[in-house]
Amino acid sequence: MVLSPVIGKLLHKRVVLASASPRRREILSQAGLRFEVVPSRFKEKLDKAAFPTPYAYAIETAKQKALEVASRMHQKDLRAPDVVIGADTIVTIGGLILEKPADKQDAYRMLSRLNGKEHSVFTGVAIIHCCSEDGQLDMDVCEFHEETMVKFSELSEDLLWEYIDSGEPMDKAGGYGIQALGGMLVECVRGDFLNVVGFPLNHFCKKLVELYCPPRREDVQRVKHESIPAVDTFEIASDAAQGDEGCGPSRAGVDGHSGQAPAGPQGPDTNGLVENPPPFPSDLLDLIDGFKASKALFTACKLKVFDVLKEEGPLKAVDVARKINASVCGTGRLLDVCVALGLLEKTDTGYGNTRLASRHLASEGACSLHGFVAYHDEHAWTVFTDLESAVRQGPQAAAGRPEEDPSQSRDRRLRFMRAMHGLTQLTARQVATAFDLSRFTSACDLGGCTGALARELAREYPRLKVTVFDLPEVIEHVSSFHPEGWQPERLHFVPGDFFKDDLPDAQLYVLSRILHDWADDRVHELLSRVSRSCKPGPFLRCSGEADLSIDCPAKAGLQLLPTAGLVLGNGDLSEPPHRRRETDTKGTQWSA
Ligand SMILES: O=c1[nH]cc([C@@H]2O[C@H](COP(=O)(O)OP(=O)(O)OP(=O)(O)O)[C@@H](O)[C@H]2O)c(=O)[nH]1
Repeated sequence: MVLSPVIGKLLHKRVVLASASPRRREILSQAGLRFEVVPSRFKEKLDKAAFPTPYAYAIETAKQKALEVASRMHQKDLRAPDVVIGADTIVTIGGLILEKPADKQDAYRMLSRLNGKEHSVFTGVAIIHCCSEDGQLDMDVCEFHEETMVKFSELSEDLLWEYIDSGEPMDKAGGYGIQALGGMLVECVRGDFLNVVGFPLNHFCKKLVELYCPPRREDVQRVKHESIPAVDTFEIASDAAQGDEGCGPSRAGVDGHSGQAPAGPQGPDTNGLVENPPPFPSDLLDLIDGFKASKALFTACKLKVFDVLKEEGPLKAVDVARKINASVCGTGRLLDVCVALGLLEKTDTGYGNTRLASRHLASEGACSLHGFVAYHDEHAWTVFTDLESAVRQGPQAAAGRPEEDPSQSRDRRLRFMRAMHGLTQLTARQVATAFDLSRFTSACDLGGCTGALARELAREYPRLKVTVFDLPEVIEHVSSFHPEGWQPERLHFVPGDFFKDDLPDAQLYVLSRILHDWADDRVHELLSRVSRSCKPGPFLRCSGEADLSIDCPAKAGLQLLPTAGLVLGNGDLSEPPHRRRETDTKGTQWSA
């Protein structure tokens, strides 16, 4: 989840976290921010005595950390990121600043000082907006700090040493980690907990509001005076503007916005009041740009970037380029886009897959969606390019109708099978367990492709025999999707065309991702055939043929849940209450 419009404002920017702290990284990624991690090489050795307050020291250190990364990246790539975030956490007690302990004795000194007392934890944060033009780097710094009070219990020497021996204190400010074992030392906390852990997320989000979401016109209360210039006073979601360091109102924000509402295109209005521009349409811009993200993902998949990195990552762009046989510059850019999309991670050692990418975007593996991605790239992309003619001429005339696709050619068919197999492997268990089908003994998966759903049904219901019914040219390739010698129990494949051939007998028919692809008259025809073939189930409620009108609820259900399977049976499908279930006039139950 992304807390739009706050964190979402940074989604299309190249954001870098200039920190080696795993805690900061976790806090920010859990908030939905997409960023690269480039740890700062700035040596934390500023003269503490030179600062008027402890937090001024933390802010300056945070700033120096971020500036070092921004200028290093600019020198290296001649392309600085858009935003660099630096942070520094310190503990203060009795006028002393405590940072990370140098060794166990140092940790002991720190923890003994904190024992039984209340102390302050400050995190200074710097958000740097970079802009490189003609080889010059311009940086605009926004900085703030947050304070949290933490009180330690009275702790015994033994406990302190036990804690120190756990090793936890060594990379933590003040020598403890409140989020882990160190939490046992703490009696109470006043203020932002995450600030103690290393990053004041709440204050950070308020800062983003201030920077990226200028107040709307209706939030601005105008004050007019005869003799002095008009003044805009406003309250925005953030109350953080008060008393903060850095972010002056005239400071330029990103997207050409200033932190304060700038004059509108018309300039001052006739009353001398400054016109606010309309809200920045960032969600709309995201929609306009969305196709680029899909295409970048498709391209990285096609070039096997995720396979290469799964096997050999982390790798530098130049090595990935060699392995995928592409240009270094193009590969570097594609990799950076994948980082921004949350598919890759970038560290000092190079690019690596995120867990998501290794699981779903590499071509091998039980959860791979590689085939599904390829199908979208090669087929759906083209079909959607033709959306305008589909709208003009009606969907029946559009390209990509099931009659033409995917069985036109062997390659296309295999591609389609790979796509469906990947997706079904991922969803089969949920579909199979969405209803309690344990009372049934026979089922037929119409258009069941490689049998991925049928296999799960047979596995889940030990009394159920499942028949997969699909075109002969599909059945012919099924074995290539399963391990050699695969002979599942209670599962068999029958070749045939569900519009022409007799349907296998069953108490239950499964139509998964079928109906949505056909015109109403064809759906009517197919459901009528199913209704005629359907054997009485164990809890027979109806006799005779269902009245399969075009607006049968089953079809409506599928339109609502296009990826779900449709199960038709003349018996009692006792599904969980939240599932859709409707009964037609003759008692046949339609559940999607
Ligand atoms: O309760 C906790 N208190 C503090 C921490 C962690 O302590 C460090 C603070 O060190 P610093 O701000 O200098 O950051 P570094 O880890 O050195 O990384 P940089 O590369 O950003 O300098 C920080 O990691 C906190 O998360 C804690 O975990 N719990």
